[in-house]
Amino acid sequence: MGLEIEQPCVQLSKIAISGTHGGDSPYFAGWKAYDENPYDELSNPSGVIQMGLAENQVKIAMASFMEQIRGGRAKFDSERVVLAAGATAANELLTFIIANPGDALLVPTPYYPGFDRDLRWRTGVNIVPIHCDRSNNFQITSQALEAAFKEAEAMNIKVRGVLITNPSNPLGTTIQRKVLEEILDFVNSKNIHLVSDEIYSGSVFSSSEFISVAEILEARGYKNAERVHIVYSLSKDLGLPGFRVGTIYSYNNKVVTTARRMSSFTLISSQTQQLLASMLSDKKFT
Ligand SMILES: C[S@@+](CC[C@H](N)C(=O)[O-])C[C@H]1O[C@@H](n2cnc3c(N)ncnc32)[C@H](O)[C@@H]1O
Repeated sequence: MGLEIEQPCVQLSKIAISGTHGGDSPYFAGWKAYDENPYDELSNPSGVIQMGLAENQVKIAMASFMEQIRGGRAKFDSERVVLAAGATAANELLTFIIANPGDALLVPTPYYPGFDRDLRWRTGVNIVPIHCDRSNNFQITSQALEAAFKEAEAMNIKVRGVLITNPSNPLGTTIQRKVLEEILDFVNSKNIHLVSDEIYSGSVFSSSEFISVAEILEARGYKNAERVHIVYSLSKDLGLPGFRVGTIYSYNNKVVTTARRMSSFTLISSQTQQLLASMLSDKKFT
């Protein structure tokens, strides 16, 4: 990967670490040959050409678009971009990777009601709410995080992560820097994951109104970044829900590999990828 990040110890699900994907079977020989020796016009002209994918161009264009909508304040490495058919698929895929059936994710209230399906239904994972209220404009507090964690523990449920939506759906508010710092400190102290659903990151009046967790990680020199994953999609910011283009951006190498393998079930067609690569590279359009 272009962006090297220390990978210490946050746990992944049984699916993520199981060997049953069959990556060593001859079926994957072609993919393996490409992964080990990818063609590059200048640096590796005798490498293997992957004829089935326009994916690399889209990943590069997506990483650059994600930087652009954050006002250039955070860097994105295209090798950490995994494409999936929309944010719905991306959120479910990540849940499969970080939690086992019966485990929980802590989610601040009020949240997008679709999460009750996306995060729970097929994964068997629970949502334990982090109760937020209007007295402080629904900001997430350390006390509310701790209380949700304790509530899960009291029910004998293992907490695997916190999932925030920033900017928030349904509130339309953004999370303050200080609060993001507290959430990061919380997930570090519990050794759990943080999923930041930033599907509305480009739908703010000015890019300075929104602070991405990516900016905080960069400021922290990517310490403990391996537990953080960003979900993004073009459905809202570019008004392209029917294109089914979502992405997982993970700072965890194993999550990137597993998500890429799992994304076979929710791929974006090559034709859509081709079109997107040219749309996103057109600076007048974006
Ligand atoms: C038609 S709905 C959901 C579409 C979804 N693909 C489905 O199959 O159910 C679209 C609305 O869901 C919400 N939504 C979808 N994905 C979201 C996400 N990842 N985070 C927050 N809100 C989301 C937004 O309110 C959006 O306007």
